[in-house]
Amino acid sequence: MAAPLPDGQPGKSASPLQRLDLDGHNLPPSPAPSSPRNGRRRYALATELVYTEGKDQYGASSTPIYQSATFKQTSASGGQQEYDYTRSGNPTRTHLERHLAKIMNANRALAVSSGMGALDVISRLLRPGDEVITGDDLYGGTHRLLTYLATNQQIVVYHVDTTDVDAVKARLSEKTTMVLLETPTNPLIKIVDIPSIARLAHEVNEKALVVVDNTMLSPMLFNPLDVGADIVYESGTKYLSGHHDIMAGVIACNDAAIGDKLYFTINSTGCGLSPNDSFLLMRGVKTLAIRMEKQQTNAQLIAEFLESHGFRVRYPGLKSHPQYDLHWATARGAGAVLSFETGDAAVSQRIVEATRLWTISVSFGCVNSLISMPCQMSHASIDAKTRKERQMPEDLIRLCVGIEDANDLIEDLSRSLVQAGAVTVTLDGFHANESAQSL
Ligand SMILES: Cc1ncc(COP(=O)(O)O)c(C=O)c1O
Ligand SMILES: N[C@@H](CCSC[C@H](N)C(=O)O)C(=O)O
Repeated sequence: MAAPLPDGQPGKSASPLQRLDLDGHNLPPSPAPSSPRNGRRRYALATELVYTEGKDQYGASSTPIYQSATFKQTSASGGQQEYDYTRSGNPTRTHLERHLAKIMNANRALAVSSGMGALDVISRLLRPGDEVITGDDLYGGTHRLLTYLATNQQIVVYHVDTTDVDAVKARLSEKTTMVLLETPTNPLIKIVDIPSIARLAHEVNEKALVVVDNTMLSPMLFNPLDVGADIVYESGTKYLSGHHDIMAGVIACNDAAIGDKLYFTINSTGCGLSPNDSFLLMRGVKTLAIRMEKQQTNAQLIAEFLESHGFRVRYPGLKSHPQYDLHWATARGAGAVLSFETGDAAVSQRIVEATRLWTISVSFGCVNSLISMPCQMSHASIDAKTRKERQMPEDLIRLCVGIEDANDLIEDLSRSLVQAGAVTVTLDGFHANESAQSL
Protein backbone atom coordinates (compact mmCIF):
# COMPACT_ATOMS: atom_id res chain seq x y z
CA MET A 1 0.00 0.00 0.00
CA ALA A 2 0.91 3.63 -0.17
CA ALA A 3 3.82 5.05 1.74
CA PRO A 4 3.06 7.85 4.20
CA LEU A 5 2.91 11.30 2.71
CA PRO A 6 6.28 13.04 2.81
CA ASP A 7 5.23 15.84 5.08
CA GLY A 8 3.37 13.85 7.68
CA GLN A 9 -0.33 13.80 8.39
CA PRO A 10 -2.63 14.09 5.40
CA GLY A 11 -4.80 17.15 5.67
CA LYS A 12 -2.50 18.77 8.20
CA SER A 13 -2.02 21.83 6.05
CA ALA A 14 -5.75 22.49 5.71
CA SER A 15 -6.89 24.02 8.94
CA PRO A 16 -10.66 23.72 8.24
CA LEU A 17 -10.20 19.96 8.39
CA GLN A 18 -9.35 19.78 12.03
CA ARG A 19 -12.94 18.86 12.88
CA LEU A 20 -14.07 15.26 12.87
CA ASP A 21 -17.40 14.13 11.48
CA LEU A 22 -19.79 11.83 13.33
CA ASP A 23 -17.87 8.72 12.31
CA GLY A 24 -14.56 10.23 13.36
CA HIS A 25 -13.35 10.95 9.82
CA ASN A 26 -11.28 13.99 9.18
CA LEU A 27 -13.74 15.28 6.57
CA PRO A 28 -14.61 18.78 5.59
CA PRO A 29 -17.93 19.16 7.42
CA SER A 30 -20.94 19.81 5.25
CA PRO A 31 -23.46 22.54 5.94
CA ALA A 32 -25.93 20.45 3.97
CA PRO A 33 -25.50 16.73 4.55
CA SER A 34 -27.25 14.87 1.78
CA SER A 35 -28.37 11.97 3.88
CA PRO A 36 -29.68 11.76 7.41
CA ARG A 37 -27.77 8.50 7.83
CA ASN A 38 -24.37 10.04 7.31
CA GLY A 39 -23.26 8.35 4.15
CA ARG A 40 -25.22 5.10 4.13
CA ARG A 41 -28.15 4.04 2.00
CA ARG A 42 -31.54 3.46 3.58
CA TYR A 43 -33.92 3.34 0.63
CA ALA A 44 -33.72 1.65 -2.76
CA LEU A 45 -31.02 3.19 -4.93
CA ALA A 46 -33.52 4.88 -7.27
CA THR A 47 -34.92 6.72 -4.24
CA GLU A 48 -31.56 7.54 -2.69
CA LEU A 49 -30.33 9.01 -5.98
CA VAL A 50 -33.03 11.65 -5.73
CA TYR A 51 -33.40 12.00 -1.99
CA THR A 52 -31.27 14.55 -0.19
CA GLU A 53 -31.73 16.29 3.08
CA GLY A 54 -30.20 19.74 3.09
CA LYS A 55 -29.99 22.36 5.77
CA ASP A 56 -29.99 25.44 3.59
CA GLN A 57 -30.70 28.60 5.53
CA TYR A 58 -33.59 29.45 3.17
CA GLY A 59 -34.73 25.87 2.68
CA ALA A 60 -33.50 25.77 -0.93
CA SER A 61 -34.54 22.37 -2.26
CA SER A 62 -31.60 22.35 -4.66
CA THR A 63 -28.28 23.01 -2.94
CA PRO A 64 -27.06 26.40 -4.21
CA ILE A 65 -23.89 26.98 -6.18
CA TYR A 66 -21.47 28.57 -3.71
CA GLN A 67 -19.61 30.43 -6.43
CA SER A 68 -17.00 31.84 -4.12
CA ALA A 69 -13.27 31.20 -3.99
CA THR A 70 -12.93 32.41 -0.41
CA PHE A 71 -14.97 32.35 2.79
CA LYS A 72 -14.77 35.16 5.34
CA GLN A 73 -13.34 34.19 8.70
CA THR A 74 -14.44 35.51 12.07
CA SER A 75 -11.01 35.27 13.61
CA ALA A 76 -7.37 35.36 12.51
CA SER A 77 -6.46 32.27 14.52
CA GLY A 78 -7.44 29.91 11.66
CA GLY A 79 -9.39 26.66 11.52
CA GLN A 80 -12.49 28.04 13.20
CA GLN A 81 -14.82 27.75 10.25
CA GLU A 82 -15.94 24.99 7.96
CA TYR A 83 -14.60 26.59 4.78
CA ASP A 84 -11.84 29.03 3.99
CA TYR A 85 -10.94 28.46 0.32
CA THR A 86 -12.73 26.53 -2.42
CA ARG A 87 -9.65 24.50 -3.39
CA SER A 88 -9.75 23.08 0.16
CA GLY A 89 -13.51 22.70 0.36
CA ASN A 90 -16.74 24.20 -0.93
CA PRO A 91 -20.28 23.61 0.36
CA THR A 92 -21.69 22.68 -3.06
CA ARG A 93 -18.90 20.16 -3.60
CA THR A 94 -19.25 18.75 -0.10
CA HIS A 95 -22.98 18.28 -0.60
CA LEU A 96 -22.27 16.36 -3.80
CA GLU A 97 -19.52 14.29 -2.15
CA ARG A 98 -21.81 13.26 0.72
CA HIS A 99 -24.45 12.25 -1.78
CA LEU A 100 -21.94 10.28 -3.85
CA ALA A 101 -20.63 8.48 -0.76
CA LYS A 102 -24.17 7.36 -0.02
CA ILE A 103 -24.92 6.01 -3.50
CA MET A 104 -21.46 4.45 -3.94
CA ASN A 105 -21.79 2.60 -0.60
CA ALA A 106 -18.68 4.37 0.65
CA ASN A 107 -17.56 6.12 3.77
CA ARG A 108 -15.97 8.87 1.74
CA ALA A 109 -16.34 10.26 -1.76
CA LEU A 110 -14.37 13.00 -3.46
CA ALA A 111 -15.23 14.94 -6.60
CA VAL A 112 -12.51 16.11 -9.00
CA SER A 113 -12.26 17.74 -12.39
CA SER A 114 -12.28 14.63 -14.62
CA GLY A 115 -12.08 10.86 -14.63
CA MET A 116 -8.41 11.04 -15.54
CA GLY A 117 -7.95 13.56 -12.72
CA ALA A 118 -9.40 10.91 -10.39
CA LEU A 119 -6.90 8.31 -11.56
CA ASP A 120 -4.09 10.85 -11.27
CA VAL A 121 -5.03 11.49 -7.63
CA ILE A 122 -5.19 7.74 -6.92
CA SER A 123 -1.88 7.09 -8.68
CA ARG A 124 -0.14 9.53 -6.34
CA LEU A 125 -0.51 6.88 -3.64
CA LEU A 126 2.20 4.99 -5.54
CA ARG A 127 5.92 5.30 -4.94
CA PRO A 128 8.89 4.53 -7.24
CA GLY A 129 9.40 0.78 -7.47
CA ASP A 130 5.75 -0.05 -6.68
CA GLU A 131 4.16 -2.66 -8.90
CA VAL A 132 0.77 -2.22 -10.58
CA ILE A 133 -1.15 -5.01 -12.27
CA THR A 134 -3.75 -3.92 -14.75
CA GLY A 135 -5.67 -5.11 -17.80
CA ASP A 136 -4.72 -5.51 -21.44
CA ASP A 137 -8.01 -3.97 -22.50
CA LEU A 138 -8.32 -0.56 -20.91
CA TYR A 139 -9.57 2.90 -21.74
CA GLY A 140 -6.86 4.56 -23.88
CA GLY A 141 -6.33 7.49 -21.48
CA THR A 142 -5.75 5.07 -18.59
CA HIS A 143 -3.16 3.23 -20.65
CA ARG A 144 -1.53 6.59 -21.47
CA LEU A 145 -1.28 7.69 -17.83
CA LEU A 146 0.05 4.30 -16.73
CA THR A 147 2.64 4.40 -19.51
CA TYR A 148 3.69 7.87 -18.32
CA LEU A 149 4.07 6.59 -14.75
CA ALA A 150 6.08 3.59 -15.93
CA THR A 151 8.33 5.76 -18.09
CA ASN A 152 8.84 8.71 -15.76
CA GLN A 153 8.05 7.69 -12.19
CA GLN A 154 9.63 4.22 -11.97
CA ILE A 155 6.28 2.54 -11.39
CA VAL A 156 6.33 -1.03 -12.69
CA VAL A 157 3.15 -1.69 -14.70
CA TYR A 158 2.10 -5.17 -15.82
CA HIS A 159 -0.68 -5.46 -18.40
CA VAL A 160 -2.29 -8.89 -18.18
CA ASP A 161 -5.55 -10.43 -19.34
CA THR A 162 -7.57 -9.60 -16.23
CA THR A 163 -10.43 -11.83 -17.44
CA ASP A 164 -8.08 -14.71 -16.61
CA VAL A 165 -7.85 -14.89 -12.80
CA ASP A 166 -4.87 -17.29 -13.03
CA ALA A 167 -2.95 -14.82 -15.20
CA VAL A 168 -3.45 -12.14 -12.54
CA LYS A 169 -2.53 -14.61 -9.79
CA ALA A 170 0.73 -15.45 -11.57
CA ARG A 171 1.72 -11.76 -11.52
CA LEU A 172 0.75 -11.03 -7.90
CA SER A 173 3.58 -10.69 -5.39
CA GLU A 174 4.34 -8.89 -2.15
CA LYS A 175 5.53 -6.03 -4.31
CA THR A 176 2.07 -5.60 -5.85
CA THR A 177 0.87 -2.26 -4.53
CA MET A 178 -2.11 -1.75 -6.79
CA VAL A 179 -4.41 -3.82 -8.98
CA LEU A 180 -6.32 -1.58 -11.36
CA LEU A 181 -9.39 -3.09 -12.98
CA GLU A 182 -12.17 -2.14 -15.40
CA THR A 183 -15.33 -4.17 -15.94
CA PRO A 184 -16.75 -4.39 -18.56
CA THR A 185 -13.54 -3.38 -20.27
CA ASN A 186 -13.50 -0.51 -22.72
CA PRO A 187 -13.89 -1.23 -25.65
CA LEU A 188 -13.89 -5.05 -25.84
CA ILE A 189 -16.59 -5.43 -23.16
CA LYS A 190 -14.76 -8.21 -21.33
CA ILE A 191 -15.83 -9.05 -17.80
CA VAL A 192 -13.44 -9.14 -14.87
CA ASP A 193 -14.01 -11.22 -11.75
CA ILE A 194 -13.48 -8.42 -9.22
CA PRO A 195 -14.30 -10.44 -6.03
CA SER A 196 -11.84 -13.25 -6.85
CA ILE A 197 -9.05 -10.91 -7.91
CA ALA A 198 -9.55 -8.70 -4.84
CA ARG A 199 -9.43 -11.73 -2.54
CA LEU A 200 -6.27 -13.09 -4.18
CA ALA A 201 -4.54 -9.69 -4.19
CA HIS A 202 -5.24 -9.17 -0.50
CA GLU A 203 -4.10 -12.72 0.30
CA VAL A 204 -0.74 -12.06 -1.35
CA ASN A 205 -0.33 -8.54 0.03
CA GLU A 206 -2.95 -7.37 2.51
CA LYS A 207 -1.90 -3.78 1.85
CA ALA A 208 -2.36 -3.98 -1.93
CA LEU A 209 -4.98 -1.54 -3.16
CA VAL A 210 -7.61 -2.95 -5.48
CA VAL A 211 -8.84 -0.03 -7.57
CA VAL A 212 -11.86 -0.35 -9.86
CA ASP A 213 -12.85 2.01 -12.67
CA ASN A 214 -16.65 1.70 -12.53
CA THR A 215 -17.39 4.17 -15.33
CA MET A 216 -19.06 1.58 -17.59
CA LEU A 217 -21.65 0.49 -15.03
CA SER A 218 -22.04 3.38 -12.57
CA PRO A 219 -23.28 2.88 -8.99
CA MET A 220 -26.68 2.12 -10.48
CA LEU A 221 -25.46 -1.29 -11.66
CA PHE A 222 -22.42 -2.16 -9.58
CA ASN A 223 -20.76 -1.26 -6.27
CA PRO A 224 -17.17 -2.56 -6.41
CA LEU A 225 -16.51 -1.57 -2.77
CA ASP A 226 -19.09 -4.19 -1.72
CA VAL A 227 -17.10 -7.01 -3.34
CA GLY A 228 -13.59 -6.31 -2.10
CA ALA A 229 -12.33 -3.21 -3.92
CA ASP A 230 -10.47 -0.63 -1.81
CA ILE A 231 -11.01 2.34 -4.09
CA VAL A 232 -13.56 2.94 -6.83
CA TYR A 233 -13.46 5.78 -9.30
CA GLU A 234 -15.55 6.89 -12.23
CA SER A 235 -15.57 9.42 -14.98
CA GLY A 236 -18.48 11.61 -13.90
CA THR A 237 -18.43 12.95 -17.45
CA LYS A 238 -20.40 9.83 -18.40
CA TYR A 239 -23.48 8.23 -16.77
CA LEU A 240 -23.34 10.16 -13.50
CA SER A 241 -23.88 13.50 -15.22
CA GLY A 242 -25.52 12.04 -18.33
CA HIS A 243 -25.64 15.00 -20.70
CA HIS A 244 -22.06 15.56 -21.86
CA ASP A 245 -22.10 19.09 -20.55
CA ILE A 246 -19.41 18.72 -17.86
CA MET A 247 -16.13 16.95 -17.18
CA ALA A 248 -15.95 15.33 -13.74
CA GLY A 249 -14.37 12.49 -11.82
CA VAL A 250 -15.37 10.82 -8.57
CA ILE A 251 -13.41 8.66 -6.15
CA ALA A 252 -14.83 6.64 -3.26
CA CYS A 253 -13.35 4.47 -0.53
CA ASN A 254 -14.15 3.10 2.92
CA ASP A 255 -10.79 3.47 4.65
CA ALA A 256 -10.59 6.86 6.37
CA ALA A 257 -6.78 7.03 6.09
CA ILE A 258 -6.89 6.42 2.34
CA GLY A 259 -9.64 9.03 2.01
CA ASP A 260 -7.50 11.55 3.85
CA LYS A 261 -4.51 10.87 1.59
CA LEU A 262 -6.65 11.31 -1.52
CA TYR A 263 -8.09 14.54 -0.13
CA PHE A 264 -4.56 15.75 0.66
CA THR A 265 -3.59 15.39 -3.01
CA ILE A 266 -6.77 17.09 -4.21
CA ASN A 267 -6.20 20.06 -1.91
CA SER A 268 -2.50 20.18 -2.75
CA THR A 269 -2.90 20.01 -6.51
CA GLY A 270 -6.17 21.91 -6.83
CA CYS A 271 -8.19 19.46 -8.93
CA GLY A 272 -11.37 19.54 -6.83
CA LEU A 273 -14.56 19.87 -8.88
CA SER A 274 -15.71 23.47 -9.32
CA PRO A 275 -18.90 24.63 -7.53
CA ASN A 276 -20.78 25.03 -10.81
CA ASP A 277 -19.82 21.57 -12.08
CA SER A 278 -20.57 20.08 -8.65
CA PHE A 279 -24.08 21.50 -8.96
CA LEU A 280 -24.50 20.07 -12.48
CA LEU A 281 -23.17 16.66 -11.44
CA MET A 282 -25.52 16.59 -8.45
CA ARG A 283 -28.44 17.40 -10.76
CA GLY A 284 -27.38 14.68 -13.21
CA VAL A 285 -27.04 12.01 -10.53
CA LYS A 286 -30.70 12.45 -9.57
CA THR A 287 -31.86 11.15 -12.99
CA LEU A 288 -29.30 8.33 -13.24
CA ALA A 289 -31.85 5.57 -12.60
CA ILE A 290 -34.34 6.51 -15.31
CA ARG A 291 -31.63 7.32 -17.83
CA MET A 292 -29.75 4.07 -17.23
CA GLU A 293 -32.94 1.97 -17.33
CA LYS A 294 -33.97 3.40 -20.69
CA GLN A 295 -30.42 3.28 -22.09
CA GLN A 296 -29.95 -0.36 -21.23
CA THR A 297 -33.36 -1.37 -22.52
CA ASN A 298 -32.44 0.29 -25.83
CA ALA A 299 -28.96 -1.27 -25.77
CA GLN A 300 -30.41 -4.75 -25.30
CA LEU A 301 -32.75 -4.29 -28.28
CA ILE A 302 -29.94 -3.01 -30.48
CA ALA A 303 -27.57 -5.81 -29.42
CA GLU A 304 -30.25 -8.39 -30.23
CA PHE A 305 -30.98 -6.70 -33.55
CA LEU A 306 -27.32 -6.81 -34.63
CA GLU A 307 -26.82 -10.38 -33.42
CA SER A 308 -29.96 -11.60 -35.14
CA HIS A 309 -28.58 -10.19 -38.41
CA GLY A 310 -25.37 -12.19 -38.09
CA PHE A 311 -22.93 -9.75 -36.44
CA ARG A 312 -20.62 -10.74 -33.60
CA VAL A 313 -21.77 -8.46 -30.79
CA ARG A 314 -20.00 -7.87 -27.48
CA TYR A 315 -22.59 -7.05 -24.83
CA PRO A 316 -23.11 -8.69 -21.41
CA GLY A 317 -26.88 -8.57 -21.87
CA LEU A 318 -26.57 -11.25 -24.56
CA LYS A 319 -26.48 -14.90 -23.50
CA SER A 320 -23.79 -15.40 -26.16
CA HIS A 321 -21.38 -13.25 -24.14
CA PRO A 322 -18.71 -15.73 -22.99
CA GLN A 323 -18.80 -14.30 -19.45
CA TYR A 324 -22.54 -13.74 -19.18
CA ASP A 325 -22.87 -15.62 -15.86
CA LEU A 326 -19.83 -13.96 -14.33
CA HIS A 327 -21.18 -10.50 -15.19
CA TRP A 328 -24.59 -11.16 -13.67
CA ALA A 329 -23.06 -12.67 -10.53
CA THR A 330 -22.18 -9.16 -9.33
CA ALA A 331 -23.74 -6.58 -11.66
CA ARG A 332 -27.37 -5.44 -11.64
CA GLY A 333 -27.54 -4.65 -15.35
CA ALA A 334 -25.65 -4.88 -18.62
CA GLY A 335 -25.08 -1.15 -19.15
CA ALA A 336 -25.49 0.63 -22.46
CA VAL A 337 -22.17 0.24 -24.28
CA LEU A 338 -21.71 -2.50 -26.85
CA SER A 339 -19.33 -3.18 -29.67
CA PHE A 340 -19.43 -5.20 -32.86
CA GLU A 341 -17.24 -6.02 -35.82
CA THR A 342 -17.74 -6.08 -39.56
CA GLY A 343 -14.50 -7.80 -40.62
CA ASP A 344 -13.41 -4.74 -42.62
CA ALA A 345 -12.27 -1.39 -41.15
CA ALA A 346 -13.30 0.52 -44.31
CA VAL A 347 -16.83 -0.92 -44.11
CA SER A 348 -16.99 0.00 -40.42
CA GLN A 349 -15.95 3.56 -41.20
CA ARG A 350 -18.65 3.80 -43.87
CA ILE A 351 -21.29 2.59 -41.37
CA VAL A 352 -20.21 5.11 -38.75
CA GLU A 353 -20.23 7.94 -41.28
CA ALA A 354 -23.60 6.95 -42.76
CA THR A 355 -25.52 7.29 -39.49
CA ARG A 356 -27.67 10.35 -38.93
CA LEU A 357 -29.16 9.83 -35.48
CA TRP A 358 -26.05 8.26 -33.97
CA THR A 359 -23.49 11.01 -33.40
CA ILE A 360 -19.86 10.24 -34.28
CA SER A 361 -18.31 10.97 -30.92
CA VAL A 362 -16.07 9.60 -28.21
CA SER A 363 -17.41 9.08 -24.69
CA PHE A 364 -20.56 7.30 -23.47
CA GLY A 365 -23.26 7.61 -20.83
CA CYS A 366 -24.94 10.55 -22.52
CA VAL A 367 -28.68 10.74 -23.26
CA ASN A 368 -27.78 10.89 -26.97
CA SER A 369 -26.66 7.78 -28.83
CA LEU A 370 -23.06 7.79 -30.02
CA ILE A 371 -21.09 5.72 -32.51
CA SER A 372 -17.32 5.48 -32.80
CA MET A 373 -14.34 3.45 -33.95
CA PRO A 374 -12.25 3.04 -30.78
CA CYS A 375 -8.93 2.27 -32.51
CA GLN A 376 -9.07 5.58 -34.33
CA MET A 377 -10.78 7.63 -31.66
CA SER A 378 -11.01 6.91 -27.90
CA HIS A 379 -8.11 4.42 -27.95
CA ALA A 380 -5.88 6.14 -30.51
CA SER A 381 -3.42 6.91 -27.70
CA ILE A 382 -2.56 3.19 -27.63
CA ASP A 383 -0.06 2.73 -30.45
CA ALA A 384 -0.98 0.48 -33.39
CA LYS A 385 1.59 -2.19 -32.43
CA THR A 386 0.21 -2.49 -28.87
CA ARG A 387 -3.36 -2.52 -30.19
CA LYS A 388 -2.41 -5.43 -32.44
CA GLU A 389 -0.68 -7.31 -29.62
CA ARG A 390 -3.80 -6.87 -27.51
CA GLN A 391 -6.02 -8.07 -30.34
CA MET A 392 -8.04 -4.89 -30.60
CA PRO A 393 -9.91 -5.20 -33.89
CA GLU A 394 -9.32 -2.12 -36.07
CA ASP A 395 -12.83 -2.58 -37.52
CA LEU A 396 -14.48 -2.50 -34.08
CA ILE A 397 -17.51 -0.20 -33.87
CA ARG A 398 -18.60 0.95 -30.41
CA LEU A 399 -22.20 1.94 -29.81
CA CYS A 400 -23.07 4.01 -26.74
CA VAL A 401 -26.80 3.88 -26.54
CA GLY A 402 -28.94 6.81 -25.44
CA ILE A 403 -32.57 7.35 -24.50
CA GLU A 404 -34.06 7.94 -27.97
CA ASP A 405 -36.81 5.77 -29.41
CA ALA A 406 -35.26 2.31 -30.00
CA ASN A 407 -37.01 1.83 -33.37
CA ASP A 408 -35.59 5.09 -34.67
CA LEU A 409 -32.12 4.02 -33.60
CA ILE A 410 -32.49 0.60 -35.22
CA GLU A 411 -33.88 2.12 -38.41
CA ASP A 412 -30.94 4.53 -38.68
CA LEU A 413 -28.48 1.71 -38.05
CA SER A 414 -30.20 -0.58 -40.60
CA ARG A 415 -30.04 2.10 -43.28
CA SER A 416 -26.37 2.74 -42.50
CA LEU A 417 -25.50 -0.98 -42.66
CA VAL A 418 -27.14 -1.25 -46.07
CA GLN A 419 -25.64 2.02 -47.36
CA ALA A 420 -22.15 0.98 -46.20
CA GLY A 421 -22.41 -2.40 -47.94
CA ALA A 422 -21.99 -4.24 -44.62
CA VAL A 423 -24.94 -6.55 -45.27
CA THR A 424 -26.34 -8.67 -48.06
CA VAL A 425 -29.91 -7.71 -48.85
CA THR A 426 -32.32 -10.52 -49.74
CA LEU A 427 -36.07 -10.78 -50.21
CA ASP A 428 -36.30 -11.73 -46.51
CA GLY A 429 -34.34 -8.76 -45.23
CA PHE A 430 -30.59 -8.51 -44.78
CA HIS A 431 -27.74 -10.42 -43.24
CA ALA A 432 -24.17 -9.53 -42.27
CA ASN A 433 -21.60 -10.13 -45.02
CA GLU A 434 -19.47 -13.25 -44.75
CA SER A 435 -16.46 -11.22 -43.52
CA ALA A 436 -18.40 -10.30 -40.38
CA GLN A 437 -19.83 -13.78 -39.85
CA SER A 438 -16.49 -15.60 -40.10
CA LEU A 439 -14.99 -13.69 -37.17
C1 LIG B 1 -13.53 3.72 -18.61
C2 LIG B 1 -13.06 5.16 -18.54
N1 LIG B 1 -12.42 5.58 -17.44
C3 LIG B 1 -11.99 6.84 -17.32
C4 LIG B 1 -12.17 7.76 -18.33
C5 LIG B 1 -11.63 9.14 -18.14
O1 LIG B 1 -12.66 10.05 -17.87
P1 LIG B 1 -12.61 11.60 -18.25
O2 LIG B 1 -12.76 11.70 -19.72
O3 LIG B 1 -13.74 12.18 -17.48
O4 LIG B 1 -11.29 12.11 -17.83
C6 LIG B 1 -12.84 7.36 -19.50
C7 LIG B 1 -13.08 8.27 -20.63
O5 LIG B 1 -12.59 9.32 -20.82
C8 LIG B 1 -13.28 6.03 -19.60
O6 LIG B 1 -13.87 5.59 -20.69
N1 LIG C 1 -8.94 12.70 -27.22
C1 LIG C 1 -9.33 12.08 -25.98
C2 LIG C 1 -10.23 10.93 -26.25
C3 LIG C 1 -11.22 10.75 -25.14
S1 LIG C 1 -12.04 9.20 -25.20
C4 LIG C 1 -13.35 9.42 -24.04
C5 LIG C 1 -13.95 8.19 -23.49
N2 LIG C 1 -13.23 7.65 -22.41
C6 LIG C 1 -14.24 7.09 -24.45
O1 LIG C 1 -13.89 5.92 -24.18
O2 LIG C 1 -14.88 7.36 -25.46
C7 LIG C 1 -8.08 11.62 -25.26
O3 LIG C 1 -7.00 11.66 -25.85
O4 LIG C 1 -8.15 11.26 -24.09
